[in-house]
Amino acid sequence: MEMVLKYFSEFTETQLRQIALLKDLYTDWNEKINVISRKDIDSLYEKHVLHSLAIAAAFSFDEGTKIVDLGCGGGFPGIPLAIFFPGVHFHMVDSIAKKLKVVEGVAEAVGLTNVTVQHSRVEDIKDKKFDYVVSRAVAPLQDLWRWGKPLIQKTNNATRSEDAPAPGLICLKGGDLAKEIQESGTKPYITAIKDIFEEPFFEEKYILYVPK
Ligand SMILES: C[S@@+](CC[C@H](N)C(=O)[O-])C[C@H]1O[C@@H](n2cnc3c(N)ncnc32)[C@H](O)[C@@H]1O
Repeated sequence: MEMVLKYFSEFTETQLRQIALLKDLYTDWNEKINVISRKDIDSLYEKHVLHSLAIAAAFSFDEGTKIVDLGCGGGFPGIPLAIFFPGVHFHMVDSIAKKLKVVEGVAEAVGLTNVTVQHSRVEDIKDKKFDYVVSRAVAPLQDLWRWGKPLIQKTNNATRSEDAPAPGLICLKGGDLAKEIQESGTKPYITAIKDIFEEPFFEEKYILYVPK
């Protein structure tokens, strides 16, 4: 928890309470439904919460924005981002129903009203559009872009604040990405998370942003 507060200092009382609750909630849920590697639960705030919030450190979203988290698993990056951006809606999608029980359980317990869930393969969603797609550890960039691009709606640039990025895909990835980027046929903007957070865990971690 301190690690999160080291980088983000403007949380409200509600947000602080919500973040503090995550440890016990994920510890309990993870015993019933495995959504986080057991050895990682002690580093929940670094490897999952802070990692997810790298997106909040790099991007700002307007109130009322709609975001879909593709392959959200137990809720990353969407749950920490939904706490950070209470005025933004997060639609959490996963093909494994039981993982969404964890997302719903955590969202309800911390009192998030800006989170919905959908049990589906992302490529089967045909009836919804979003401003942004976020994703972590789900599929190669080529697949994320193929699935995500049709879900991103065109928005009026004039109504978007200057700080908000153009609609697009924002994903968290690690390691050597050269081949994956080349195969994707996209030209993502890349942010090295080690330039945001100093912990060694973020050494080879990146945020990739592909505007539509
Ligand atoms: C390694 S887990 C990552 C979960 C979460 N994003 C995280 O970082 O903790 C990958 C997740 O993507 C989901 N997934 C993979 N392909 C999918 C698809 N085509 N549609 C929906 N979910 C998918 C899996 O069910 C799994 O929960």
